[in-house]
Amino acid sequence: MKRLDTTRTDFDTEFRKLLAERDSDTARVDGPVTEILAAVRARGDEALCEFTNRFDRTDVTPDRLRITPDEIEAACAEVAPELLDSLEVAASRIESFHKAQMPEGLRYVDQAGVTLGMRWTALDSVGLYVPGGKAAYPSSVLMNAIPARVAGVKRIAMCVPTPDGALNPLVLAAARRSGVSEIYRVGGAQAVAAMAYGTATIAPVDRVVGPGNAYVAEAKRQVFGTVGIDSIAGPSEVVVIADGNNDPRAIALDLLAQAEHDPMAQSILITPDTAMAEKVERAVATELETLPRAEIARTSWDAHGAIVIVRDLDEAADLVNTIAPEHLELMIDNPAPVFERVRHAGAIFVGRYCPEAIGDYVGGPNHVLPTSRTARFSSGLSVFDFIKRTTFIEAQAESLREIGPAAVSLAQAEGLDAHALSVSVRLAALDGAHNET
Ligand SMILES: NC(=O)c1ccc[n+]([C@@H]2O[C@H](COP(=O)([O-])OP(=O)(O)OC[C@H]3O[C@@H](n4cnc5c(N)ncnc54)[C@H](O)[C@@H]3O)[C@@H](O)[C@H]2O)c1
Ligand SMILES: N[C@H](CO)Cc1c[nH]c[nH+]1
Ligand SMILES: [Zn+2]
Repeated sequence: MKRLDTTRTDFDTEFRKLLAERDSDTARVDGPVTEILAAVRARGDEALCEFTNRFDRTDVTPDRLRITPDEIEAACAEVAPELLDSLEVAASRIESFHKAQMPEGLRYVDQAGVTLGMRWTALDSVGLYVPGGKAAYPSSVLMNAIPARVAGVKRIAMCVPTPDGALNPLVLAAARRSGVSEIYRVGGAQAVAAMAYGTATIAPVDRVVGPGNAYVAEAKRQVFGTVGIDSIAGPSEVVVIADGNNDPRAIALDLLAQAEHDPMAQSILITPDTAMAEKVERAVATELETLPRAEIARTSWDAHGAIVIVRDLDEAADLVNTIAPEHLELMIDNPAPVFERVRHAGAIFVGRYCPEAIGDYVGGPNHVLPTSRTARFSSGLSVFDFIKRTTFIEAQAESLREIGPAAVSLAQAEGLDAHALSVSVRLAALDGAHNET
């Protein structure tokens, strides 16, 4: 963990180093990912099974890639009813929020009498990546699948790794709750390749979405163009802005909640209060004594964690805009001014009673969010990842007469004669018809 202080002369260098070191760690996997993608593209199911068996310690053959309806039913029957109730709380809140996002189309007639519009249509097919290497993520099934369903996508395929061959019952229950039944027991870059390029067993999709580790994130980056993707939702991150009025243990746990996801996760505390910084640092050390996933969390905290002392909260907000973190927590007395000043963050959690974990499960907004500073230009998963726009123009004779001549001039200026003529022949026909009457 790095201790930084904005009043020190070496702050800028150290701060840049903090971000760059982590970026280079996550980028290191590009070579292996390229090889995996090429192998699956060339050899289909055979390569898909080879990588799956190597990385997930399984014994999968092409005929067993797809999880059967019986396996889904049997797994769902194992889930405790109270857990199904919690799943339902999460699912219905996620569903309501995403239904509220669905946009209206656009249609109006302008002053030239031209009808202009834009309509939304759902994608035909999407591939959902649900992570599952170091932990199972039933919540990510809901976050991926519910927006796709709400948007009206017809075919939803899902890939999830099954380390050591173990199916996670709650993952399958979440899939059933979301209406997803085409599920494959594969993960990592090879799963992304299969969904993007297709294999004999897995038909290709139009867009691959969902979070995952550095291999999954890099694979999505590399298949972009062959298919659409959502954002680069890689190893988790949080920035917590905290003042002196917090329970240091609560803040420490917020930092460790992201650190426990992945050794490549990043947790940063920004505070103007030196005493709070010291208390949180001690609390992190104490919690790491007992957390079951301490090994992962400690690696993440030691390698990528930081505590930054700032002069004031304006400076904290400006640092957040440089980091553009996946998650931002505002654990401060008066969050409104910082909330307004922050422009780059995947999701913001406002107030001491709104820890990030609420957003992971039951808040309603999506927890599949951009990482590695891509929140500067991209957003979390939403219904907009499953629909697309088509614009339309409808013009009758009088409208063509009004706006057509300008098109003819511009086409001639571009040296595109067929363009110009396609308009002018119609204008001439209209003139002819007009002269005849
Ligand atoms: N940004 C978000 O919105 C968001 C949301 C949820 C989870 N996450 C992140 O998802 C990730 C889940 O990671 P995970 O590892 O538990 O599951 P995962 O499913 O993302 O990755 C597991 C797969 O990684 C591949 N893999 C592992 N080691 C490999 C190697 N050496 N070479 C090639 N491939 C290898 C394997 O194929 C394995 O099946 C975490 O980083 C977590 O922070 C992000
Ligand atoms: N914090 C993760 C997003 O980075 C999402 C998640 C799922 N389960 C728990 N957490
Ligand atoms: Zn989380």
